[in-house]
Amino acid sequence: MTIRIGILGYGNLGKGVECAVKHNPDMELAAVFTRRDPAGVKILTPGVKVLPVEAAVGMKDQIDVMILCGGSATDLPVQTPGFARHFNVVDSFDTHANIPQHFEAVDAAAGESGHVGIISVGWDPGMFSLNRLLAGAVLPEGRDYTFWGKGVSQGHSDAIRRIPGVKDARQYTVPVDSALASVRAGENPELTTRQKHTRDCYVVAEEGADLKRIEEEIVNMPNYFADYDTTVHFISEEELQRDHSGIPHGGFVIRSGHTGWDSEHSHVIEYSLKLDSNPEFTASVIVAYARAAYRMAAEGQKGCKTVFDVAPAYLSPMDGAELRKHLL
Ligand SMILES: NC(=O)C1=CN([C@@H]2O[C@H](COP(=O)(O)OP(=O)(O)OC[C@H]3O[C@@H](n4cnc5c(N)ncnc54)[C@H](OP(=O)(O)O)[C@@H]3O)[C@@H](O)[C@H]2O)C=CC1
Ligand SMILES: N[C@@H](C[C@H]1CC(C(=O)O)=NO1)C(=O)O
Repeated sequence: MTIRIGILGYGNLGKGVECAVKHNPDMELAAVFTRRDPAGVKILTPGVKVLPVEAAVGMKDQIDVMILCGGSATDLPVQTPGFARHFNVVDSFDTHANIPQHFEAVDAAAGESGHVGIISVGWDPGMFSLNRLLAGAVLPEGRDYTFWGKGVSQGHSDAIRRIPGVKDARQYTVPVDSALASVRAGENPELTTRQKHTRDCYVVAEEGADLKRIEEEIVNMPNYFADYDTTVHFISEEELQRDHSGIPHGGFVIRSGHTGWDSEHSHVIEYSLKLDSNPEFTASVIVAYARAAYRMAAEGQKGCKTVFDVAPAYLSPMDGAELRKHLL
């Protein structure tokens, strides 16, 4: 059975999903939907239509899973619950503080419509979340740390682009060397958010925009920048394209813990990612969870799920018998 995928929102992540579908033989791209004029949105998959977002519901019988590729700052809080009323959906919602309320909104919509909505899929939240859960369950007596970068956070870059007067932006997340060194030395330090990372923003402003206002909106932005030491550089469009065109990223989750009657034995669990393309990797994770959403819905499941609720077997294109050959 071929899983028919819809893409809603065609930015970095939407382009990544288009590419990821191509790498999954059990899937096909049914359509791409955009809020912009479709004539101005060029995709790479021959024979697939780009349609206005208003046309999506009319195609609900032709799409098994709609993948929502909008921005977490302002798009997904509206789009994911809205489209969960009509489709099985997957999103990458990553405004960490607001995930519980996003879950509730999607659960109400998907539960009522009988669809599956898997939210906050990607690498953080997503793969890193799973690894923090597993490490914490296995080593209850311990402490874990998450470090990102140096790399381009799509969520933070998107949040800056939503500020009036901003034409384009890239945000680099930079781990603080001394914090990294202390964790790696096994010192188990207590670190605040501000002590772990700094944020470096490169912004192309619209002609005549109030740069001071833009800088203040960035550095004071709750959930994204307010808890970090943040630097803002205003540059030209040419400089951005020349010096900041890539979207690499990565990071790691590390947990050190103890076992033994006197906690005499130490253990370290580490999971790391090195990503040439943050959007393409994130899209690859999302597409695997689209397979899970399709299968879970086919079993009659409904409502909102996170990566914690999805058994790993749902992600694989292999069936149970084939999968069991790969336990080792
Ligand atoms: N969980 C995780 O690990 C990760 C999560 N993410 C999340 O993915 C979200 C999307 O990131 P990303 O794809 O980089 O964001 P983009 O800014 O590239 O795209 C967001 C939306 O903006 C619109 N858009 C795109 N390009 C343009 C343009 N040139 N002019 C006007 N509108 C445009 C598109 O909607 P439309 O086509 O309708 O106009 C698109 O869906 C992030 O906000 C982040 O939260 C990202 C990486 C990892
Ligand atoms: N959600 C992030 C993925 C990781 C990277 C990150 C950060 O640099 O702050 N936090 O989580 C993204 O949008 O790229």
